[in-house]
Amino acid sequence: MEVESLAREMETAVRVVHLASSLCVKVQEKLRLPSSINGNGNGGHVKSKDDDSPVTVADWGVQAIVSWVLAEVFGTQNLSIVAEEDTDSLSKAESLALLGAVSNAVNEALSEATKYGLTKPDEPLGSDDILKAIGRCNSTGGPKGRHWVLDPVDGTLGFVRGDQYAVALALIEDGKVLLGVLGCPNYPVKKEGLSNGCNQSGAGSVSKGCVMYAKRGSGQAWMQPLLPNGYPESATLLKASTVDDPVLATVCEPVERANSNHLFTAGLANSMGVRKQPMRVYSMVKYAAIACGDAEVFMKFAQSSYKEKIWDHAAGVVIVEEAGGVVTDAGGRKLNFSKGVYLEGLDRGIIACSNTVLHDKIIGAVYASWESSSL
Ligand SMILES: Nc1ncnc2c1ncn2[C@@H]1O[C@H](COP(=O)(O)OS(=O)(=O)O)[C@@H](OP(=O)(O)O)[C@H]1O
Ligand SMILES: [Mg+2]
Ligand SMILES: [Mg+2]
Ligand SMILES: [Mg+2]
Repeated sequence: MEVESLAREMETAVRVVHLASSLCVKVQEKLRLPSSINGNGNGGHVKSKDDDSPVTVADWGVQAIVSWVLAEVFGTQNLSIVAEEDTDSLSKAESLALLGAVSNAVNEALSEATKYGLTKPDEPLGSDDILKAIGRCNSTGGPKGRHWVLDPVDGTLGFVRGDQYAVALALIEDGKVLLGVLGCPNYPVKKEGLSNGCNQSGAGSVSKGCVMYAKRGSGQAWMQPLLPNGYPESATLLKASTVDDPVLATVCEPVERANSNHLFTAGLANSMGVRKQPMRVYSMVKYAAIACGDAEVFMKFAQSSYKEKIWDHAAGVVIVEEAGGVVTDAGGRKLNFSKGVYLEGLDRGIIACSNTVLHDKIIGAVYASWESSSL
């Protein structure tokens, strides 16, 4: 597959992530209103899934929008979308209000589609259209063919807490991630950085929100500002940090102890001479921080019974790699996106680094620390 032939896929993916991010911004604002404190006021709605993780109007709304736009642009015939959410709880009789809130959020966002260079529906989508769009994303991926991979809201916990989260869309073909797009609506972006790369030093005002994207093999990763009202004119090249001394490195990791072993990563960082406190941040924003030079390392060591899903990593991996970084499991092997929904065969954990020198040091430190750890 030639990289050039992905122009339409990339353009559609970037534009729909902008549109989807605008939906998230609005829903998160509603959630933060005092009357939404129980999660149900003003159309915010937070539900618990079977594993007790949260899901919101934004998760379903983004999945519906991305699915609807991809179907409009590429047709439904060979469209394969692997995504996190399903319609099980949304289609229950008692979920009418919830479905109505999703419907409102989706139609409000889609009414602005032309501002993002996308086609809007002739008339507002009905509940059935929305359930169909969400339900269509039930592919399980695999080793052959093209599959879109979507995490509509990654870091939903961060999202409901008014903190960081990401909209993550990737395209894999024959098990390889061809392109990735990350919408990071709350990510702080240095303004001077937007013209010269966001790792530029010096004090300056900070604006909020960006979309990052990269195409496999291009050697380039890009960032656009997230504008409140439409598609931006400009994009800036991203460059991962060249810092290879652990003493100077910023290490990021998941916020929740349940999602990554903080004790192990603290011991590992200590053994390498890392001095800075870990940057704990929700979602794939951790990959974004590496890609734009705000951090050097992202480590995640989940419990051994937990299987990582492809939508939690695909977009972030290609963006970090094209920005100059490297992502592997703790054994130093590339992540395998060809086995379906899960990253099968993952060796212990995930290590994303801004450069190979630092990455080699961390892999070495994992080997040294593992035996003495309690994992
Ligand atoms: N037990 C366990 N261990 C490891 N990972 C898990 C686990 N449970 C869930 N998940 C997945 O973690 C995704 C959120 O990752 P984060 O890095 O944002 O974690 S944290 O909230 O900052 O702790 C989260 O993504 P979202 O559901 O999209 O938010 C999950 O896919
Ligand atoms: Mg996720
Ligand atoms: Mg999610
Ligand atoms: Mg989730």
